[in-house]
Amino acid sequence: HWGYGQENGPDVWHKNYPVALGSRQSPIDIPRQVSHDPSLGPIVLDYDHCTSINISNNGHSVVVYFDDTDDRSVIHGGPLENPYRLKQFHFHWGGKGCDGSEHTVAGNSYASELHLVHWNAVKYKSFDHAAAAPDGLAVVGIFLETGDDHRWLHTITDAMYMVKYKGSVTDFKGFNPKCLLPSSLHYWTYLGSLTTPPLHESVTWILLKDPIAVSEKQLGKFRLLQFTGEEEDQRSRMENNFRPPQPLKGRRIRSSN
Ligand SMILES: NS(=O)(=O)c1ccc(O)c(NC(=O)NCCCCO)c1
Ligand SMILES: [Zn+2]
Repeated sequence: HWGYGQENGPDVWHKNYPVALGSRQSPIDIPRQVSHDPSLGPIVLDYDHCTSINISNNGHSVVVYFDDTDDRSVIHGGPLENPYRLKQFHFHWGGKGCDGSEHTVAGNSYASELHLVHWNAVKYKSFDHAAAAPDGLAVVGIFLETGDDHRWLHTITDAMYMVKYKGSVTDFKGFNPKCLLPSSLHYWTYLGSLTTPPLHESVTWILLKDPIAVSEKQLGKFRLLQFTGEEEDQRSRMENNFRPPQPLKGRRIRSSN
């Protein structure tokens, strides 16, 4: 099965997922100079009535799922032609003292990257259908840099003790990811893919320019998670679960104001 190790990591994913060598793969490096598109409006995150359900360890990351049976929490505006429903959010991070973001900015990595995953329920009847369509998903990427404690992240890191092993899940109600947003919603946007297998080229990426600060202590709690299940004998700390930047292949990256 795919993973982030020497034998099953990003460099060999193309063997089972040939789209890994495709023309709109993610993540990418964001160059210093990006074309500014004045026609790009602000991104709007309507999360006031969002309903978080649970938090789980899927063997690749820690994921918080939301009730997406109606339009109670959606993102719209910016490059999007429809509203997209919030389905889940998850993180990618590095090892102790090492950066672990997926996208990079002028060659620089951040400590971690948060992905807020949304799907186009106007055009597609399920997340899985949307995930296979070129305009099916919209993922908001937020960079995490080490600094002060993040005031609200402890609710997530405290719950991680309950989902240490792959396949574990526990209730996680009443969490609104709006508390994880940086002060500015200025963004870069481009057409890309899922950054893990199946690597579907179905994502409109919206990367917020400003990072949020989290403490090294809080990040350390992410690394208490395990890639492996409780019953597996070889223990493996969940860290460095990021794909490196992929070729741009002529794609245009646009910047909001
Ligand atoms: N990193 S991402 O581009 O935001 C991203 C957003 C939504 C996704 O669904 C995936 N990938 C995924 O679900 N892969 C199935 C195996 C995991 C559970 O075993 C990646
Ligand atoms: Zn992700």
